Amino acid sequence: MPSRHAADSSVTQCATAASAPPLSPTTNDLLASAALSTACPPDELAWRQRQSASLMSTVATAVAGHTLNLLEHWQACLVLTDRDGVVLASYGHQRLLSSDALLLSPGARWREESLGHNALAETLNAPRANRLARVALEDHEAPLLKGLASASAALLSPACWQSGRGLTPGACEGCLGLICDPYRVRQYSLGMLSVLADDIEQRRLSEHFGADHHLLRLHLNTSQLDSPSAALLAVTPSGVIAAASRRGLQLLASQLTTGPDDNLAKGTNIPTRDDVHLLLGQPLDRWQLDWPALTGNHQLTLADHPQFAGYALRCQQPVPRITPRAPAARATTTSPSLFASDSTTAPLTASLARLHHGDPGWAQVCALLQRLANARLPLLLQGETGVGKEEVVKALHQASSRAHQPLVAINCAALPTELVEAELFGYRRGAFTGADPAGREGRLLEANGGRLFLDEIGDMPLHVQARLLRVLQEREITPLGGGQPRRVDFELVAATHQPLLERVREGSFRADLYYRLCGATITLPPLRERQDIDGLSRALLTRLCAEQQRHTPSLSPDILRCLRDHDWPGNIRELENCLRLALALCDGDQLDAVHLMLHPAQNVMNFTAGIAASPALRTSPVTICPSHTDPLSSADNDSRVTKNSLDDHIAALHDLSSAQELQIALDALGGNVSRLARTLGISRTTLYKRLGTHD
Ligand SMILES: Nc1ncnc2c1ncn2[C@@H]1O[C@H](COP(=O)(O)OP(=O)(O)OP(=O)(O)O)[C@@H](O)[C@H]1O
Repeated sequence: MPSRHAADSSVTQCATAASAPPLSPTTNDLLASAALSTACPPDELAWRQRQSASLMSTVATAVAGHTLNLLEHWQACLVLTDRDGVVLASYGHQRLLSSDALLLSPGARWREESLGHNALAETLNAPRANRLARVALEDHEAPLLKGLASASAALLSPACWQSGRGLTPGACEGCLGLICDPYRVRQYSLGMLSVLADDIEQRRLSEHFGADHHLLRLHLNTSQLDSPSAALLAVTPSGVIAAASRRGLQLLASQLTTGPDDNLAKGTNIPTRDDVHLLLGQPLDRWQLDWPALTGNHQLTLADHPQFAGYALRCQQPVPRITPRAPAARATTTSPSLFASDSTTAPLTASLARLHHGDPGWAQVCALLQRLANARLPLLLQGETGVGKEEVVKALHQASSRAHQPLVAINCAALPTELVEAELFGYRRGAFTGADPAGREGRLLEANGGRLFLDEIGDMPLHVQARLLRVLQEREITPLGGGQPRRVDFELVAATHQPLLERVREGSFRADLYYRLCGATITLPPLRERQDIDGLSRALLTRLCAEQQRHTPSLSPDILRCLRDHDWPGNIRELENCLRLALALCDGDQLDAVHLMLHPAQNVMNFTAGIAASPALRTSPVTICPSHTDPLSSADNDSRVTKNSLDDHIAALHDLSSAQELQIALDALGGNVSRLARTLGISRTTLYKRLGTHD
């Protein structure tokens, strides 16, 4: 039977070496092969990660920053499992992650039947009784865990009460496990996990209730009101306690004059279901807290209160959640928790305001970017090609305090593989044959003091990922060929159109780098899901006409309807090209539907599939010509632009070998480099080279 930790009755110190039966080699072998054979198959893992997506997002936000630094310093690794003990995500020290990848990677199972005795299994068996657990190195049964200690903390969802629905007791949502060298970490591991679990549980409560409840924080120390050790209560507008964090429940229980038993009143345990009935769904005046007086105050000290004397109290009004627009078939995945803020009211700086044309989803993105502009948090932008990731980075940079420092953009897909390290990290003279004799500073160093934008990060080769990770961890760059490391300080934004988490699962993108990059992840909505196509088109048109120094024509209702109806596989880039072409075809004061040459995505696919299928066409000359049908003279054109197929506008295929013609083909595909590369059967890098763009 586990013995109780002295400082906290909910802490479990597991059996010692003396009491643990020695394992025979056969048992060890069995456990090792069990760990191998029971790892979750990819489909099941993807399903589990979807089920726990919101928990994963909260944990990733809580872990980013200080905890990651601590893990690196301790050379420890943190895993998040679901309630069945399957690892959903891991964070932390690279050495552990690579050498013990089997156990620490998403999909590994930590229940006792898979991995033998360990702290996570201990907690998951009885999450309330063993909220915190620790297992010493000698007590691990799995050979893969020999030499390492494990510690764990249960993540409990808040118990809550809802009018008409009664009480939902808090359930175990998952478990945090710390795997470490016991001589480095020792007693700190449980303290760190306990604080982190409190922090995550508080965040979960705020996410669930902050939109329509008042959030009340209580602490004896005013400066700790925002810390994980504060008691947090969610209160309905009429003053009834709807939910409480673990510490909140303990505080309520300890100050209740009648009710829960002595054990609970001491505030040492997690209240049982029966106890929680006495605490939640109760009006605050049961604790002699005058609700109307509290709501009018932002923060106060309860100096003479009979039960909470000396407590500081802060009351936060409900903050309506900015819910991303109803997801269409291809929904965006921006974490709702990131939007659960008062970002709606923050005024936008000019650079961000310029990107906003009236779409509610985009308004949320801008508001969030405004908040994060100076948050010193690595940002990961996800979104289809052409949705405006690069534009967003430029606007973010201008909105930040580093606006006058360099913004260095690197397209990871366009770097030649053999030169990528030299390009990024620089080299000393004579580092390799053909190098500049004077040596060269890398692009990363150019970003010093400013912001580094790594576009198409999903295309970064694995060996470069390892090197980049080291730079991000140590904030030092050592050029190829050796030499003095140089310190660097830059803000980091990465972007990709690829589902990066899937790449992590496949093993082609490093999990540790992924978590370094995604301090916050923002998914930009595709154009077809935006409601501001009219405003965006007008803004693009104004810009194009200014560039061409010509009068800006108006947009007829017909053309606007067509623009709204189109699917926009190439997103804003495609819209821009389409308007550019319409302008070229229009001499009057109004752009009309007849000036459009839109192509349904299906036809573009057909065209490109045709090229791919025909080896002759890959090598024979290709020219993309204007349509046979002059849109200006077509009397029966009914303005339904989707009738036009790309084939109508491509008279002959000649040669895709010249950069100019490749560019035309690329424009016809809405700038979708991946699709054109796939079509031609060449890599993106080769395509970029042939296009003549190396950055
Ligand atoms: N909000 C906006 N307002 C006006 N133009 C925009 C906006 N966002 C993007 N654009 C234009 O759309 C085009 C594509 O934008 P951008 O290059 O930022 O997309 P991207 O998502 O980075 O594409 P890729 O993934 O292919 O690199 C650019 O020409 C840009 O000027």
